[in-house]
Amino acid sequence: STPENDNGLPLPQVGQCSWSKYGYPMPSTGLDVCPRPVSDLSTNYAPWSYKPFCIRAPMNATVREPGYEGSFKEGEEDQIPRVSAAGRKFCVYTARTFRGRGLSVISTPQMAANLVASLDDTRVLPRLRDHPASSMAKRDEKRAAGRPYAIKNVQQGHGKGLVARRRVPKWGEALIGFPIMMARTDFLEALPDADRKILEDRALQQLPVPAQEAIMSLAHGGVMGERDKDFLLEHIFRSNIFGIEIAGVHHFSLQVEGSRINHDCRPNTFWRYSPSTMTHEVVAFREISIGEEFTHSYLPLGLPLKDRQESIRRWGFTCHCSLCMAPKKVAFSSDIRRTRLVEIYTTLEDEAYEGLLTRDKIEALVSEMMLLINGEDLVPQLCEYYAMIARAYLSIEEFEDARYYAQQSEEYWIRYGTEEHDNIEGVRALWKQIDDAEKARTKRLRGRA
Ligand SMILES: C[S@@+](CC[C@H](N)C(=O)[O-])C[C@H]1O[C@@H](n2cnc3c(N)ncnc32)[C@H](O)[C@@H]1O
Repeated sequence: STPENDNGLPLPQVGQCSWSKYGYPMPSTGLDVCPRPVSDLSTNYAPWSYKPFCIRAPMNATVREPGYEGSFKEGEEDQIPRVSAAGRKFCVYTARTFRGRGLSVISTPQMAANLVASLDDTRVLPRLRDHPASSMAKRDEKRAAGRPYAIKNVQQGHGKGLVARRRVPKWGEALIGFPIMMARTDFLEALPDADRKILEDRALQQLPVPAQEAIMSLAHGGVMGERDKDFLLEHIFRSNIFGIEIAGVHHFSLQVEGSRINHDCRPNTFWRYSPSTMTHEVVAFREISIGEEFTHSYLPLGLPLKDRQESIRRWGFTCHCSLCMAPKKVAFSSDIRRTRLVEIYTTLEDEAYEGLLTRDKIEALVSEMMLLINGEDLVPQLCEYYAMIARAYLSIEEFEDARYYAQQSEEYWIRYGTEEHDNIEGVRALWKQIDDAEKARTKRLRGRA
């Protein structure tokens, strides 16, 4: 079996690098060493286009504890645990030719080292590179003609949006894009205003002019105060970012075309991100017809109206999607279904823990769950719900069913999140739990015999 570190994660193997969560494959440049973290002190900073420019966080700098970077409830900011970021070095890295457009990254040297292998354009599969939906294929006119989306003014108050130029089948790609700017999320808290501005201006100016223009064209939407004008890039980040992880550390990523997709609480597309190629795919949940707007959810799926409204306010706007604008009766019955779904999940979780489940009870809850999921268009949540059902069957030692649902959960994770999805550890842990429990039972039965 694979050796593990203290956190139960596999140790890097030969040919992998230690500063990635899962170990890192070798860069395809043929180097037989791991990419070195480079900073302003390095003389050789290839493959980056410029010598990194770095600023250290002050000694009193604190940032949110990892895991709390994303969401928090209004007025609860004080309760978020913080950790020191004293002296953390943030640098600007730019790869001017990345995917034909350019990429600037504001992050720490180790995180930037994790990106080195994925900078290589030849890593992008031809299926994604040459797809008419791909921003890499944009210079080929024939492909541009087959592009599934157009950026257009959409409904009043929503600004621009992405609209289907042709039918997109279920699971078809609406858009394939790459980041243009990335930043380690905690840099926003660790550095004082003046230092952030220096890094942000530099990250922008080091990009080719068309990339700079593409970014600045995103300064839309939301209310722009005086401060936003001074920190235009941060204003853009706030209304356009997409959260990703680099080696398990939270970053945000700006993607030019993808940023035009408006929010809907019942979206018709979802995002799939591959860290090893830095590819963002926007994939259709269902068939989308010509002229229909592509939408995705900026929030976790499945929240009831009040929670959605509260969360979307943090994005600086009020949601006008059809579910939020629906008559009270419709919104109310949707909320009832969503609340019941969470209740079922919690019942399975609690009763599995307490050993209270029976096969009949699990089956009844699962069939109710499936009706609710389909009724509310929450199919992607099956990644997690299937894993919960697997754990429920595990709790009554029904290993065959547990494996069936673990398998389903894994397939959904891959379908909705690629082979490199965020829950690789969760899936591994579930399989191990099932194997261990079965072995324990066999041993127990042998002991009795
Ligand atoms: C990531 S951008 C989407 C693209 C944007 N419409 C544009 O013109 O570039 C997010 C902004 O779009 C608008 N928006 C997106 N979804 C919306 C919705 N469901 N209801 C109202 N406004 C929305 C808001 O102004 C929000 O700040």
